[in-house]
Amino acid sequence: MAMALNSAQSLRTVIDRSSLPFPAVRTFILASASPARRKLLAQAGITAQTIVSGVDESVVQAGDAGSLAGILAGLKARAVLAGLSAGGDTRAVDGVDALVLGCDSVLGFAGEILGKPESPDDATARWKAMRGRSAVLYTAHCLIDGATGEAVEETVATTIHFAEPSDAEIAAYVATGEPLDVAGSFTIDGLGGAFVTRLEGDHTNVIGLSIPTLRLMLARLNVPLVSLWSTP
Ligand SMILES: Nc1nc2c(ncn2[C@H]2C[C@H](O)[C@@H](COP(=O)(O)OP(=O)(O)OP(=O)(O)O)O2)c(=O)[nH]1
Repeated sequence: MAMALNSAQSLRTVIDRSSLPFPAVRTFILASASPARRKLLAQAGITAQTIVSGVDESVVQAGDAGSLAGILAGLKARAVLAGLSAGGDTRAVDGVDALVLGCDSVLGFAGEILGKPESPDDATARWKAMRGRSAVLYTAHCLIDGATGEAVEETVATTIHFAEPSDAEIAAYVATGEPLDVAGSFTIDGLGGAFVTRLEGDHTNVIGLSIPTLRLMLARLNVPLVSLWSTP
């Protein structure tokens, strides 16, 4: 018999989870201070606990943007897991070993590796160089199963095509402060979206965490993404 869904209920809340062939919901830890990543996980149905890794990104070097992001994502995830282990127990509050995800995003543009801008002047100079051109945003992901120590790593690239904002538009955008806190000095889901004409690839990857890729990484750890959907 089909159950009538009232407007407040989503399909998920009426499914009896015990009837699903999924393992118990695992605790999911996001090893990132990024509010954008946390929001992406929430929108994907995953209620993550946040533990900021504290990794000093400035001391890490690499030959290209994708490699740098990969090294940093791994350092962040492993630093958080080590912290949990150091506490004597990788179990999170519900007594189940946690899944830990570290991410890092950098922009590859004209042969340069660009993270967050150093200053408003840096953000301005970057925009004047990027406008009318394209760049590649790399987000690396390192997902570790705290129960087994098994790690899965993936780096995803999305090409961004920029519009041609005027000097006045760039000045107004930098003055908002938004470009100062994000890799590449732009967002696609905030004010910066006005200056991005086209993307080639996964848009969540640009924001900071590729949700379709996370689903495939979880599957490699035998954790169906849908098993993490939190019921309200
Ligand atoms: N909302 C939004 N945020 C973006 C976008 N592009 C990049 N970001 C943010 C996501 C990350 O918070 C930040 C990239 O810097 P990182 O990968 O180093 O992460 P963050 O320093 O924020 O935190 P973490 O190092 O992981 O603790 O830029 C975008 O299009 N939209």
